[in-house]
Amino acid sequence: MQHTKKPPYSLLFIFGGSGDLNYRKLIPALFNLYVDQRMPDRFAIYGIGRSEYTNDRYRDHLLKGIKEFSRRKDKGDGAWETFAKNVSYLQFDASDASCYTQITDCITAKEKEFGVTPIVIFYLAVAPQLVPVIAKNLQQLPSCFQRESTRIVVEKPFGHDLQSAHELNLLLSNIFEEEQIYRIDHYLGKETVQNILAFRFANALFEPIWNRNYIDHIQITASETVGVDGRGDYYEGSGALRDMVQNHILQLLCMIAMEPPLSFDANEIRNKKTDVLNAIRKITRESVHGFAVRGQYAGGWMMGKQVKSYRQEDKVAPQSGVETFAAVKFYIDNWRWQDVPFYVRTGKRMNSKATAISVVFRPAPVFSFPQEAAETWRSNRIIFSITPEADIRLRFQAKRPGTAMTLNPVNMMFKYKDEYEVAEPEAYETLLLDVMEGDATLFMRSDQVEASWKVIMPIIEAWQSRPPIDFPNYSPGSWGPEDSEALIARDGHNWITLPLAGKDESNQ
Ligand SMILES: NC(=O)C1=CN([C@@H]2O[C@H](COP(=O)(O)OP(=O)(O)OC[C@H]3O[C@@H](n4cnc5c(N)ncnc54)[C@H](OP(=O)(O)O)[C@@H]3O)[C@@H](O)[C@H]2O)C=CC1
Ligand SMILES: O=C1O[C@H](COP(=O)(O)O)[C@@H](O)[C@H](O)[C@H]1O
Repeated sequence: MQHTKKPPYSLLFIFGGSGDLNYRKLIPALFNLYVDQRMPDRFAIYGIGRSEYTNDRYRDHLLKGIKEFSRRKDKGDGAWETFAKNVSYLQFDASDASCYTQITDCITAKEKEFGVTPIVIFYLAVAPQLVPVIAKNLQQLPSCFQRESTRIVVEKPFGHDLQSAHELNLLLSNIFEEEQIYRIDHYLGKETVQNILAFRFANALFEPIWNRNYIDHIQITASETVGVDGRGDYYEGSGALRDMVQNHILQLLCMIAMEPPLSFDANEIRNKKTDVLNAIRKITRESVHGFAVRGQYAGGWMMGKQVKSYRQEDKVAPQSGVETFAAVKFYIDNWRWQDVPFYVRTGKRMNSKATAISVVFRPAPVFSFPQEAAETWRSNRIIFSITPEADIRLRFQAKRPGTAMTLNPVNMMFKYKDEYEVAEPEAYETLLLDVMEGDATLFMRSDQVEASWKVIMPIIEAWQSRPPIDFPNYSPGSWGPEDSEALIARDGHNWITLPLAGKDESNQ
């Protein structure tokens, strides 16, 4: 997390080099670091996949991603060309052990060229089913055993369910030391997410009211406008629960709900988060329908464009029962949170791209204003907006100017953009630097991963045993299926509309 100097010479082997994650996030992040002079003085990046690319075609393909997704873009100043000289493509099937000599050859050549042993990073940006075979094949490479200089990064979801996550942890621990394993969850690299800890534990103001006595409920939304686009292959084996809830959303929930850490030691923070996961009330298979809602998007019109239904996407089964939307109500059984509901929801092809955590406080115990003042009366709340804007806002009641006493909710805002001149780094920039520098603070420990699988397994099992009968059940551009509104309305609440408008959200 502390980035003051350049990382050591590094080689990055990216399995999934022809995939979406590499295209949209990893290469743009590495290029941003390069432009900001944060990459090592010597480095090489190798994308690995079965698709056919020459090095030149591969670089052209990645450049399109830079133009669309990098915050540094390609300014035509030659930065891309010099960066791209360090990027190559290795075409092979990662399940074929005999192909891994290509990796050894690259390492040997670069060691000679650099004159030192570089850090070797194996980044597994592939579906979880492929991770075990890659790890076993890597085990055959002599370089894997150089404890100091070799690291493996495993993308989420880590495993496919509790059992496979457990087996994968065992397998990896037989091949690598724990400090060589980086289980990545890129939400932990986002600035606003890290700032939750600063907000809660560096201010004496909020912590005294951060509990069941003052907080009514908490909402976490991670909505996306994109569909699964070219990722049908991966998504059919995943679904929204595994893709977003098991990892990103439960991590956000942990940051909001954890007890104060005694220090910022990586293990101390992980311990406190694991305590939260272990305290989440078990949803029984029989009660899942009262706590969880699933959905799948239909085809239709969205933002002036016609879009396919999920079932019409590439590599998706025509009768697929995979959910592209999930909403769940959790409870945390401990002294701080007993009986406070945590409502979470995520989905593709929804109304807006927005990620936010809303902490909604209990209403004032007595309303001493005249009734007519109460027209826009709402509870206080604190909202951590992660996307599209990174900000934190405290919402409270104020008197509207005028002769009458009318109450009106207003915001106190902290906006990253206004406060700091420096651009916010992308999550993957922070995390990739951490891997090169060998800092695992923002990565997941094995027990954390297994604890979060335990939380969602009953939902997965219940949904598997009862195929959905109403899919597709939400229109593109909507806020998901109607049952999602009902889930929260049953408790007398409603989802806060996102993304939040600049200053005025007087309708809410
Ligand atoms: N996309 C995103 O925004 C994010 C994705 N992730 C995670 O990253 C992982 C990958 O996701 P994503 O990139 O979207 O998926 P994609 O389906 O786009 O990419 C999958 C990649 O795996 C490669 N692959 C599959 N089988 C083999 C094989 N036998 N040998 C070699 N390569 C193979 C494919 O290459 P080829 O077909 O050429 O062989 C492709 O490069 C997932 O675990 C996902 O959860 C995490 C955060 C964000
Ligand atoms: O991990 C994933 O995250 C992305 C959303 O990430 P964000 O940083 O853009 O919010 C999601 O699209 C993808 O399906 C999932 O695998």
